[in-house]
Amino acid sequence: MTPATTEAPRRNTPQDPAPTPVISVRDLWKVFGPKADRVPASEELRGLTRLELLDRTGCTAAVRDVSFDVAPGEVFVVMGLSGSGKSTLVRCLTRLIEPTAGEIVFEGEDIRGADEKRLRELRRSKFSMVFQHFGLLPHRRVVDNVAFGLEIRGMSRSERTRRALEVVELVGLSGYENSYPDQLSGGMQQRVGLARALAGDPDVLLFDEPFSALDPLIRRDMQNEVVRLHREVGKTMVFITHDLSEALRLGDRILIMRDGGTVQCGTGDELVGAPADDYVRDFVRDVPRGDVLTLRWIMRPAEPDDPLDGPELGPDVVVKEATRAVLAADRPVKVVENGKLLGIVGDEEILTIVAGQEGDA
Ligand SMILES: Nc1ncnc2c1ncn2[C@@H]1O[C@H](COP(=O)(O)OP(=O)(O)OP(=O)(O)O)[C@@H](O)[C@H]1O
Repeated sequence: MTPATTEAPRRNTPQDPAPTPVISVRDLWKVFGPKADRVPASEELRGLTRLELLDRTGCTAAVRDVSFDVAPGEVFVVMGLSGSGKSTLVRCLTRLIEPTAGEIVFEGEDIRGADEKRLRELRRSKFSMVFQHFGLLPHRRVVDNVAFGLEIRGMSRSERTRRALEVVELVGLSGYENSYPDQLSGGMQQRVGLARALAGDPDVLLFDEPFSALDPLIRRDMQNEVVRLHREVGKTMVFITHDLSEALRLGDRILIMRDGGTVQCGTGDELVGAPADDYVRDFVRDVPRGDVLTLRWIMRPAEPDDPLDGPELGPDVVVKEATRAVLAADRPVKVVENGKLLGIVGDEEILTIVAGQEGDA
């Protein structure tokens, strides 16, 4: 599918208009194995598949030649099947895993050039990580678990307790401040993990499959929680998942990885509307298209005999949200941006998408 416009489809994401990225990654490689450095340096070895490379050199290219930018306030999702390189990629960002080649710039600073002391500072104050396994200290109450990072930073007891109570409330755990982790459900423990990550007021939150151990309903709750927190605190987030619906729910943009490389990076509607290859097409096949595609994807140019006195909607309205208005109007809906008519949408365009959805179900 191509968008019904010559311009690339765009949503009003936080990177609009493009500000300086918080994180900028260029040509990043992480190769595990003997003499790993030679792999990104050799045109020939770079071109091998993961299996061929392993065969020839004994090395695994966990991340191969990945580049992307994360904008301030963006939720950037890294998605892929098990073994595609997601965790390695995200750990390379803070050099928890040492990259083999490439560039990582964080707020203008070359991360690969940072010494150990600077890295510790950055990890303590600028980044926070939330893992699948919460890593809570069992003998500490919720409030003390949340305050733990602040204690390490040397914050006074009264100040860190005040801050911890603030974020405990923010993540919806008021009333449980004095509980111990084993008195809490999995979802609540993950809220403590979230609160702990937020306590230090980092610039970037990194999530490594934080909800994959939770049952589906709690998982959905936690996803909503992340959306709400993001709205309230506006932090830049990098979120790893292997679950497409989670990626679509949370991500402003999604990077799809396969065998260490990038298959496609784009907004949810770009992945669903214009999958880069069969791999992505397969991934998004069951996504209800009306939930993701926007009017920009389904509008058609106005013909001379089309009535142009119908209602107006913006191009970034999701089809599902426009369905009622389009079907109720006895004139095609005009898709208008900044006063300019981009196209029109009538019952037919809407029904094609909705019917397609029913066909897929
Ligand atoms: N320390 C290591 N030594 C050798 N190979 C490794 C190492 N860590 C990861 N790998 C390999 O790198 C590849 C990517 O692993 P990674 O854990 O980043 O993938 P992932 O997408 O996060 O997978 P999962 O969803 O299962 O966590 C895999 O083939 C893995 O076996």
